[in-house]
Amino acid sequence: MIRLSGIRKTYGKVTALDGLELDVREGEFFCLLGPSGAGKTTTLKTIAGLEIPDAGTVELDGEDMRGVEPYDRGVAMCFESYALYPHKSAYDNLASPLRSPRHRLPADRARERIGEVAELLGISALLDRPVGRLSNGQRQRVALGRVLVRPARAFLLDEPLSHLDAKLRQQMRAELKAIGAVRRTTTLYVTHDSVEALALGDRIGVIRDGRIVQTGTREEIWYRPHDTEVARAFGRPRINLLPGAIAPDGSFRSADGKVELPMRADAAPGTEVLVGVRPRDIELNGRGHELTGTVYVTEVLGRSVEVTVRLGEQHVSLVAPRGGATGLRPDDPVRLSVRPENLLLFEADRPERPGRRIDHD
Ligand SMILES: Nc1ncnc2c1ncn2[C@@H]1O[C@H](COP(=O)(O)OP(=O)(O)OP(=O)(O)O)[C@@H](O)[C@H]1O
Repeated sequence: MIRLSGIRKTYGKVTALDGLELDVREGEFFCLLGPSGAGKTTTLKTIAGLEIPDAGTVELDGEDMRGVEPYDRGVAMCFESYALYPHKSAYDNLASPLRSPRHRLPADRARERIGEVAELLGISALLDRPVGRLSNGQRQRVALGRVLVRPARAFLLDEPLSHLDAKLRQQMRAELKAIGAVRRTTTLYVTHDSVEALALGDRIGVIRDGRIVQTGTREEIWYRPHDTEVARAFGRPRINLLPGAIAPDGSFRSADGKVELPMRADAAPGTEVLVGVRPRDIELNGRGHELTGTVYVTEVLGRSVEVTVRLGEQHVSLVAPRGGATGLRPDDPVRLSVRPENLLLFEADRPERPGRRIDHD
């Protein structure tokens, strides 16, 4: 269990963490997702004891870590910029954590454990090679192996798959998840890739400007995003956000008056809002609210097609199965439909903060 409360950390004038609150449950695989500079690495370093916060507390398994040295915290951390011994073999790099007095294992147990981890990471055939002669992706796997090889109270992983190509990333994602499931060690996994967070996280924490904006399961984050920025962070193509206002009867009316969506918004008439709908939730000629527009552009994405449609002055994109969208040409009239349960409503974005989600029926 990892608990951070009210963590503040500044570097000169830069506030890296600004009252961060985080709870990672025992045995959980928790993904911390955020853009560059949001404070992800600083969060991990604070847990590991490599940075001392200006304020706030770090607890591991209910124990306050104030004054506890990194080595005594029992967490294993893998940095994005990994420190390996380039002249030593991959095997020796994996074995070195097991030679430290704290984690020393009998030689045959160590060999067994290294074998297991190497197999999981697909590096068994590389164990005799010096790390300096491995590819970036192979080195990254050795670095990850060094973390996983020793028993720890928690694993802290900082973008551990960032140097791998797309195919290997996908394969390793599945393996990492299997490792978590098998070993049940609390894991805090940092990434700026929302696909990775959705694929791996039992829960996801979205971090921005040194604070956690939202914590939830992938369903909670996807269906009830806290604000427009969280909604934009998940899903490609991105969520459509149409500007408009709440009409006197609580329905949505777009700014150009061309789109009306019946709903009962939990907001005063006249409130400026954005209505959100994900491209995969818009159908061509389906059931639900109907919208008419004209085709702007189409782009084939493998087995599906992304169709961008002009609706009044706005564009919306939708993803349709290839069969249903072949033959569409620019300027063709199209009828779209959206199910009311797939509509999200947000306050309009403001310069000081992204629009928050508003409930509606
Ligand atoms: N040692 C340091 N000295 C000065 N500023 C720092 C230091 N470490 C981090 N910062 C600043 O603190 C903020 C948060 O940095 P952090 O590395 O935690 O972000 P991040 O979310 O991990 O980003 P990235 O994905 O780019 O690694 C940034 O503005 C960064 O420039």
